[in-house]
Amino acid sequence: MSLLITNAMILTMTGETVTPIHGDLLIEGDLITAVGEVPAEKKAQADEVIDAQGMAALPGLVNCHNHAAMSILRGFSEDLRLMEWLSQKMWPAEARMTQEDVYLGTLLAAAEMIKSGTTTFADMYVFTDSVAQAVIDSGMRASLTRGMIDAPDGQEMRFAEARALFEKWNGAGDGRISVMAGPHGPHTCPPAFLQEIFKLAEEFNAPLHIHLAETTEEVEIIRREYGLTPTEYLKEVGLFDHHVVLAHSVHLTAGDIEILRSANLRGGIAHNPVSNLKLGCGIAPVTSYLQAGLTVGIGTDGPGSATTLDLFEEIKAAAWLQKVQTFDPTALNASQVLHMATREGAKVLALDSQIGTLEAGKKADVILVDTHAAHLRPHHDLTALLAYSANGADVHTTIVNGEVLMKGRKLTKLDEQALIAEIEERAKQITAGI
Ligand SMILES: CSC[C@H]1O[C@@H](n2cnc3c(O)ncnc32)[C@H](O)[C@@H]1O
Ligand SMILES: [Zn+2]
Repeated sequence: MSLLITNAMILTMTGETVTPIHGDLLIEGDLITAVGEVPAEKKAQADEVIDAQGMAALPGLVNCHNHAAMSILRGFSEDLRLMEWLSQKMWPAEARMTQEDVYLGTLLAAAEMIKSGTTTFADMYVFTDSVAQAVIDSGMRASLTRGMIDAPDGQEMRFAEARALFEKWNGAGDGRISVMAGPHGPHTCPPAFLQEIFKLAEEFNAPLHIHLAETTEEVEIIRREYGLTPTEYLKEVGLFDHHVVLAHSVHLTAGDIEILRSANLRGGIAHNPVSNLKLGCGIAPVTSYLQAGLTVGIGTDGPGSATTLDLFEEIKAAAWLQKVQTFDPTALNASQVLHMATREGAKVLALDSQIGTLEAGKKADVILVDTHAAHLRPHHDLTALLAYSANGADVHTTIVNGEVLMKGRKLTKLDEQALIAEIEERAKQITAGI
């Protein structure tokens, strides 16, 4: 099957800065095969044509940190500190969630992500068979982890599930699913437990995904326990010898940044600006990370702490926060922040050989953003409009691996209304009395 997109304003996201080009894009099977100019005979043979007049074509957005199934808990508990929110609300509610709840919650999150232009997400959760099945059924691309928290009971079961995720799902869905090892965080993973997880990652030659220095409370817990910063602690146990996704990384010292720089860190930071704002965690020093040569992508965190899974909201928040933190409106410009949400995010997830840019040979993960609306006119600077003025509802078409998952804002594989109805019922039962 081939799909021709014509008359688009194409942002390939390949260069240092973003320079839109006007032209066509050809998808054959799951690959992009031509960008800008498409040979006339190929155009004539296309099975399907989308006229993208007035639309911007971008690589699908990459959400570098999520707990997607928590969509079922959205809005259930608000305005609490992270530790309280987790231990008194989220964890008791999660203890009631079934495999089916995780499947439905992940599907609902997938519907929201597809509708707002995200094509790939990195997830950390439990009941990972259900998460993976939802990824298969939604058509999205995902990097999955079984979140690992040290606890007295059930350790064998957790490791068995993490192993099964690798064995059963790595590469599934025509390569749409990749798997990482997922230690939850420095304060929930003591050294011996982390070492066991590293062994698993090494066995499958896989990256790791972990929360890091999200709150000052976490920094204080690790200082009391080990006399180290969370980053120093993770260095001591050997985490930075691996490709790693460091979610949050809000409270890193200059010394911590130097540790990551001198480790020639493979992977990078998953910055979650809206979750950090809402939970009152602080502002991650993204500008310093970029100056140190670190790779930074963008995530939402779970829909329990993120307000929505719309990465366009995160793109704006990321830019605003750096500008206000540094008192410098040139900090984190539109081109940089759009790169973070696409190409750089793909690097953080070790998926940059497949996705993140629009180039012949890359997997066909493409979004079309309709720029006809009043808030996206006139077109003085398309890059700035997309970074600062667009939102998820402007996404017209979402394509993953060459398959159209949304066209004209209609989902092609998921029944959004049926999902919502089912989730409403389950959400009430899960949260009753907590
Ligand atoms: C064991 S699976 C992952 C685990 O993480 C919890 N979680 C959700 N949001 C956050 C956050 O912002 N920081 C740390 N942990 C978080 C989620 O509830 C799952 O239990
Ligand atoms: Zn998280």
